[in-house]
Amino acid sequence: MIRFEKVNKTYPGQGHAALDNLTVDIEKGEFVFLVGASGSGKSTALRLVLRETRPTAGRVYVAGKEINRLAGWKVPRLRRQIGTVFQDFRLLNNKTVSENVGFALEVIGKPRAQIRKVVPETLELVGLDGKGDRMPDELSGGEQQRVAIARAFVNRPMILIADEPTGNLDPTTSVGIMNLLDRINRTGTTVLMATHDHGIVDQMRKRVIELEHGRVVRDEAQGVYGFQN
Ligand SMILES: Nc1ncnc2c1ncn2[C@@H]1O[C@H](COP(=O)(O)OP(=O)(O)OP(=O)(O)O)[C@@H](O)[C@H]1O
Repeated sequence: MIRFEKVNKTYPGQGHAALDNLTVDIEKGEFVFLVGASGSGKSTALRLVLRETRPTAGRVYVAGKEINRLAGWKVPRLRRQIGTVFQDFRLLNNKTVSENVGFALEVIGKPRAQIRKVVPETLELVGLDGKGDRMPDELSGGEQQRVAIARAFVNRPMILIADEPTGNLDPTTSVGIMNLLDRINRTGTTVLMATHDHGIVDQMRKRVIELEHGRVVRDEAQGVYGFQN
């Protein structure tokens, strides 16, 4: 589903590579944690999958396509197939919960009737039944992250990318969010999550890929966080 093949990424003006000869294969339906100290290249790897940045050398494949070679006009279609969740939620604060989730469908031209059906279904799935008319600032951090996950998943993407999704949440709330990501993963969505959260990684026992200076130093099937930072 996602393949990095001998990827090097060196940002302009940087003396060292952010990613250095990275080769990783992620199968459809896997749940993968990307760990490593600050600056080890996790976000760069995620941004390459979204084609928000491009490799200096090597290839990145998503669903069999080498995305560096995709025509520019096909990039939005690629991104529609990849849901994204971030530490800081990134909700539209002047829109209701339902509007935030529905907006993702509106911009890709889904019919209104379908949006009216799918949005409440997705809110129920993420545990926000009945909260569609609230504004984001009327919700707790954990609930706001659920809205962001609903928005990322409403289109049933093949991949979900999460960059520190529990970074702003307390441990108990984080467990709830992880249970939700696990549930989404069980529907067949491939999940790739960068994190500094020891507790979560140790508890989930999923595949763990550790980066150090842009290189893979560990790739374990049911790994733990495993290093101090
Ligand atoms: N836009 C950019 N321009 C120049 N250098 C960058 C840019 N983005 C990242 N870098 C550099 O690339 C390296 C990897 O950064 P990256 O953000 O991928 O690490 P990370 O593991 O996600 O870190 P963190 O855990 O702090 O988010 C770092 O040395 C960083 O300074």
